[in-house]
Amino acid sequence: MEFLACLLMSDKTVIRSSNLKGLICLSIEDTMEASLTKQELLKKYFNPKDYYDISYAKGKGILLGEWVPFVLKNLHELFSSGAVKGDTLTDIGSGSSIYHLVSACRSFKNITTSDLLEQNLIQQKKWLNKEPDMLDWSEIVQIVCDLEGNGEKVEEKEDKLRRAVRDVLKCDVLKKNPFEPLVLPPADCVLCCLCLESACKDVATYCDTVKNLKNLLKPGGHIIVLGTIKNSYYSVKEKRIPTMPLKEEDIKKAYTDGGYEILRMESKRREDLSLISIADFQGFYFVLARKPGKC
Ligand SMILES: C[S@@+](CC[C@H](N)C(=O)[O-])C[C@H]1O[C@@H](n2cnc3c(N)ncnc32)[C@H](O)[C@@H]1O
Repeated sequence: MEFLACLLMSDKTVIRSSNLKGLICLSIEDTMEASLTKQELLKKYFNPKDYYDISYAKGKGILLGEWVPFVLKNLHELFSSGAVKGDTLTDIGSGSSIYHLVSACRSFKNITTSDLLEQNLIQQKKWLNKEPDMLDWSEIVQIVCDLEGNGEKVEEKEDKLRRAVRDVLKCDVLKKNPFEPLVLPPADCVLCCLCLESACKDVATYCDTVKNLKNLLKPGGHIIVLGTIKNSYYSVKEKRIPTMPLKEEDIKKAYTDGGYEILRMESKRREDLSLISIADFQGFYFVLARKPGKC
């Protein structure tokens, strides 16, 4: 007969068995880990430098092969077309990254970056202040300079972006007012890259969050969201951070039901599955949508 045995063998080890044939050993630490919320896990394990090393570091970041070109191409085409422009852009869940803002600083002179984690805000500020231990984004900035093709140098481009970023703020995208206690003036554009699947626990939360982000936009303002499809984890060093596996069919519904007009949607299947143990996404998506009303 099946029964659950849970024996405390020492102050360090718990042995659990769902039947007597197989025993699973869990340390007290493992058991405590399992009870951490997603935000507690992020706070504990999201080291900005480790995330950068595994994802974007020169010559080895796993996102350099397909994700980065997908993001840079879509954002370059969008911003250089002049279809999305204005004064203010709010970037949600920036992490310690700036690669996704390089094209945007042509169209927006007033950019706010934000994140849940203090350690990411600190790392963002290091890059903005050109501190010696800042992260090196020059290889990716060079790609944007090449796409724009106007001879601008990497250093000039980086300085232009530094001048455009006016604020680096703490935010929790899951809150009704993500910037509480601050109330930000509505922006012309909200950008969100690889954050919503990390923040939201399920599709319903994703839909509610997308809808709520309308409050950060002016009427007629644009939201641009780029993320991963069917991604259940990504790794920061040896730790797996859980994410919400979003299906392609959920995306359109989220923005339509959220009260936006979808202007463009793109998706792309992941081709290189060799590093699936680091992050198991199956593809990427890009959504451009507009909040109804006149600017
Ligand atoms: C996979 S990283 C992406 C970082 C960056 N946007 C990029 O494209 O490299 C996910 C980011 O979402 C942030 N995040 C997770 N939950 C959040 C929340 N509730 N509110 C705001 N940011 C959150 C994390 O701190 C982390 O920086």
